[in-house]
Amino acid sequence: MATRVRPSSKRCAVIGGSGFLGRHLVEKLLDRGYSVCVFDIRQSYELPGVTFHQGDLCDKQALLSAMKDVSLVFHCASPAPASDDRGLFERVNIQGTRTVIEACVEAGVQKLVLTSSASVVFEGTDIKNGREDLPYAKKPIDYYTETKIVQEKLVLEACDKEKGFLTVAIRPHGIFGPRDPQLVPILVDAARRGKMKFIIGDGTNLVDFTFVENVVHGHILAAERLRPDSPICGKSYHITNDEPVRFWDFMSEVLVGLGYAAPRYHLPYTLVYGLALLLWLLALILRPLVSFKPTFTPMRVALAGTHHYYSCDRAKQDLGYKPVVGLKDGIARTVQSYPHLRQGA
Ligand SMILES: NC(=O)C1=CN([C@@H]2O[C@H](COP(=O)(O)OP(=O)(O)OC[C@H]3O[C@@H](n4cnc5c(N)ncnc54)[C@H](OP(=O)(O)O)[C@@H]3O)[C@@H](O)[C@H]2O)C=CC1
Ligand SMILES: CC(C)CCC[C@@H](C)[C@H]1CC[C@H]2C3=C(CC[C@]12C)[C@@]1(C)CCC(=O)C[C@@H]1CC3
Repeated sequence: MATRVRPSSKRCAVIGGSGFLGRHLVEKLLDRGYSVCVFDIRQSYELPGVTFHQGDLCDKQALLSAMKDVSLVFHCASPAPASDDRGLFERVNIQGTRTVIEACVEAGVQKLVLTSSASVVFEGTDIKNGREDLPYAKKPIDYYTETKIVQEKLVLEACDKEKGFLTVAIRPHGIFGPRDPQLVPILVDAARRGKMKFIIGDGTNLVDFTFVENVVHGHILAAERLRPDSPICGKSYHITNDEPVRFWDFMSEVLVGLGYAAPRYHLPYTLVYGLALLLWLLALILRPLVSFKPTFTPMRVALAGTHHYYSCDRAKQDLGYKPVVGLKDGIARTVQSYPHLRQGA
């Protein structure tokens, strides 16, 4: 009788592996002796030991060919939050994730690790030391968050020990590090346009920022501990630097490190939030005629003016998680990696 060959536990696929987090994850997986298949809508680099499959994750046949002989899949693809495109978020994060799950099951993949987000519980008001049992946001602050919630539910509900298909979700917050296309570039762009003179609110709000290598570490721990008898099956885990910092101190340290002035003048939170909401509505109404993207979106203002930091206790207990790079070191390495974004460059 022909027996089905079990895929090697060291062969994995990274959906979204050309992106910021995905590429760091791929590099660490290679270091740890995995062979990696990247599935992404674009190919952004080449590395020995990595095979690339270019395609859309909504295309099941394309996914299936990337999942041949793969036992472990990381799903860290998403449209950028800044795109603010509801249709795109629904197609990729919801329909696409359904397709990813179907393809995994059909291909005989045993483990699926999703990159979710701590923002699935964020409604624009303070969260202090939030644990994973906080309810999902009832009024998500944007389409990105709305679809990340559905995505996480889909993946966790798909966990089925009987079928041998195990899932887990990692919820990072405010990822930063070399090659990040969002946080530092958006911040520097705002500074260059003279928009980073102001602190929104009193500037004392604490937030989690997470160095990318810590996020990668959390993903790999989760993948390697995901077994039918482990307590992590079908659960979500906050992964942060476990060092909440004042939002505006973090921004100032990055700005000053790159040669820009730190923000100094205070503006009331409600005023800026109201203006951001108005601008967002205006951009929506005028979209058929003119296209403009405000720097201060309601989401960014809420993130900049409220407390939102999360407990990693569950990850420490179940995954043995401990950040591998401290915040200060992470900021220094990040600043150093952006010579082209320095003042005057
Ligand atoms: N950055 C952060 O602070 C946080 C991020 N996350 C989550 O982490 C994950 C990774 O984020 P990050 O690395 O920052 O994002 P990136 O945009 O750098 O990476 C995502 C990758 O997915 C690709 N992609 C998008 N749509 C598709 C598609 N339909 N099919 C295949 N590939 C696609 C992107 O291509 P393209 O660039 O062409 O769109 C990109 O290469 C995401 O799930 C995000 O929600 C969670 C918390 C915080
Ligand atoms: C213009 C300034 C007020 C802010 C500049 C920095 C921001 C671009 C970033 C500060 C916090 C970041 C953040 C995310 C994106 C970039 C920031 C808004 C996420 C929305 C990315 C996706 C997530 O899942 C949650 C993140 C929270 C923090």
